[in-house]
Amino acid sequence: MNKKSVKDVEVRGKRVLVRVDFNVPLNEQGEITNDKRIKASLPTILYLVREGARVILASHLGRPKGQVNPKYSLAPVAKHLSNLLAQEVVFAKDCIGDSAMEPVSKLQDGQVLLLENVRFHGEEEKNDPSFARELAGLAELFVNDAFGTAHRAHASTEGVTHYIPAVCGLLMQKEVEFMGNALERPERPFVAIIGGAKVSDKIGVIENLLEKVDALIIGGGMANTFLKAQGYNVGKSLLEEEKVELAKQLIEKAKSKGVELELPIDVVAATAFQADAAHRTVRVSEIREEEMALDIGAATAEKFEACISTARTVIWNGPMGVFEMEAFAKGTEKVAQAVAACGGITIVGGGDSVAAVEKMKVGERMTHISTGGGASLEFLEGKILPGVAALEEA
Ligand SMILES: Nc1ncnc2c1ncn2[C@@H]1O[C@H](COP(=O)(O)OP(=O)(O)O)[C@@H](O)[C@H]1O
Ligand SMILES: O=C(OP(=O)(O)O)[C@H](O)COP(=O)(O)O
Repeated sequence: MNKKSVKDVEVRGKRVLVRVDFNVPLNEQGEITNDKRIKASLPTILYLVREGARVILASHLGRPKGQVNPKYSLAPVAKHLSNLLAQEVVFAKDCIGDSAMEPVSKLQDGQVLLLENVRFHGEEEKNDPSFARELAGLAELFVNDAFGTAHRAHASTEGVTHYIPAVCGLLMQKEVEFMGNALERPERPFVAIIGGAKVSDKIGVIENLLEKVDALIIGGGMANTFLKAQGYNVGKSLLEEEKVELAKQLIEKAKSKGVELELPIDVVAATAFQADAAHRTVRVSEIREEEMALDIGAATAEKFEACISTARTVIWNGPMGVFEMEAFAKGTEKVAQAVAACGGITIVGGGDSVAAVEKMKVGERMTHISTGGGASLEFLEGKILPGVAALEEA
């Protein structure tokens, strides 16, 4: 990546505003149920602490729509981070004004402070310049480490870069390098696996990937629209009727580009969208009117596994079936195992795909698991992420 990183600038004794993505899931009691995103930001925070910077962390949590809402307070995150760092994390009750300025002015070299949720101010998502200037006014340097929010042009991701020097953090650098290298300089064969529920969500991704990959595997609910485009009856399966024409065009595009397009040849068909629904594995030509395809079948999984086993680079986004239900999790499980075993560079993005990989306990065997769902999709679509674009060139 040709952006300056936190390691390219002097940070000792400086107040450094670090945008992190601490948008973590909380339960009813306000406890953090998955701290992966917090842990992923530790390399940058620890680097700054060790280098003697005064670290001011900013993040959003949830979508409080510009209102102060205790449900979305970052206070529990400050406590958790303090445990992870084994040092005090000062919590500021607001991200601007005296409640922020005062504790920031007291920070010593190597100390860490977390500002309250930036989305408690409507100006954040509007990328309001005076709000951005106030935030920037807290610090002398800006570090963006929030890959998960890099697709948003908000005050704390883009606006602040107009007022103080702005560089990328170590997580941001890692995310962009892994995915950028895979897309631009892949070791071949390069195989992309796209699944999940909706074609419409991932059209841009498929179109962009068809320009780059050697093989494209399509599974999950979105495969039904392609099966329909191939002339099969998909019964009551999830289908985007208005995208069937587009699916036909994508099948043609794959042909003309010489990309091997792998679609299901059999599916697990059920009579209801339920964990205990009666189900059977059938060829795609045999799906009955009253059935819905909820997973890829064993023959398809085998075909997908064979394709994945040859890959030197794999990008995976979206599960192969309704993996949340045991009866329809096998396809995703087999694909996860095949990706983990392929021996190439393997990159997983997307909230549900990451959840699936964790559920299958193969996360450790992947080269890179992205912390961004929406951000990684936009990256794979070939879009410029505003939070990255705004950072200084190296
Ligand atoms: N055949 C299917 N029919 C209906 N839903 C499906 C099917 N296959 C997968 N899904 C659902 O797709 C959802 C994930 O889709 P998506 O949000 O696109 O993935 P990701 O978060 O990885 O990008 C899961 O909740 C899964 O149950
Ligand atoms: O969790 C996030 O996105 P993701 O669920 O797409 O990974 C990011 O923190 C961005 O949050 P937003 O989609 O409310 O802007």
